[in-house]
Amino acid sequence: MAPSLHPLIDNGLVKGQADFPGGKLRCHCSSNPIEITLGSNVAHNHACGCSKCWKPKGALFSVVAVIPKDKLQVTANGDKLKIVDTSATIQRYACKDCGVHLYGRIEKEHPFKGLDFVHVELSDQKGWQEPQFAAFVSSIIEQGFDPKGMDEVRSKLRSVGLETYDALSPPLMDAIATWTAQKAGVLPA
Ligand SMILES: N[C@@H](CCC(=O)N[C@@H](CSCO)C(=O)NCC(=O)O)C(=O)O
Ligand SMILES: [Zn+2]
Ligand SMILES: [Zn+2]
Repeated sequence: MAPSLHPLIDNGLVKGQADFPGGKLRCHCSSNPIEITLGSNVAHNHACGCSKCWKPKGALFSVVAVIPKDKLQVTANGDKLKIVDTSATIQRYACKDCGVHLYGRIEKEHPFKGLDFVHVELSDQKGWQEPQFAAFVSSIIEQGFDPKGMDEVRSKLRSVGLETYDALSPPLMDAIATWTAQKAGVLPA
């Protein structure tokens, strides 16, 4: 049986609504779940194969998107949040009881500072932007996936309409490179 890429991908993508106003995300705790309220839809939603993004049990990929940090509020049980790895660029806040990551925030100087990283599958509402591409696909090998299975994984991703990359998508990589060039003074700010 083919491995599960992610529950939001395995059976084809469900398109989101352009005018979706946002909603609530909750961790997996059956009592006192942490609740996050998002004040808009998300952007740049993508499958991510990296080792740091939270994945549901049995999935090879995470599905992770961004939202401006001023659109995100912790609205219940925030005392259960703890930072997974304080040395990472993205400070991922996880539930210390169930392990789910509620949001990731960048505090250091970075082109994506001001954007928070979130997982829309933690919401029971429909209409969130669907995944747009697959990032860090080769990184699943670093977590023990057999490299011989990569053609099948990339074919499956493409069959549901997700282009596959081994970094972020070209527009996001271009945005990072532009920021870096401006910092270095080799492009006008
Ligand atoms: N091969 C590494 C890649 C990790 C990585 O660079 N991940 C990206 C994408 S996360 C969401 O798109 C990243 O920006 N990481 C910064 C951070 O995680 O703090 C691996 O698999 O670990
Ligand atoms: Zn929890
Ligand atoms: Zn990732």
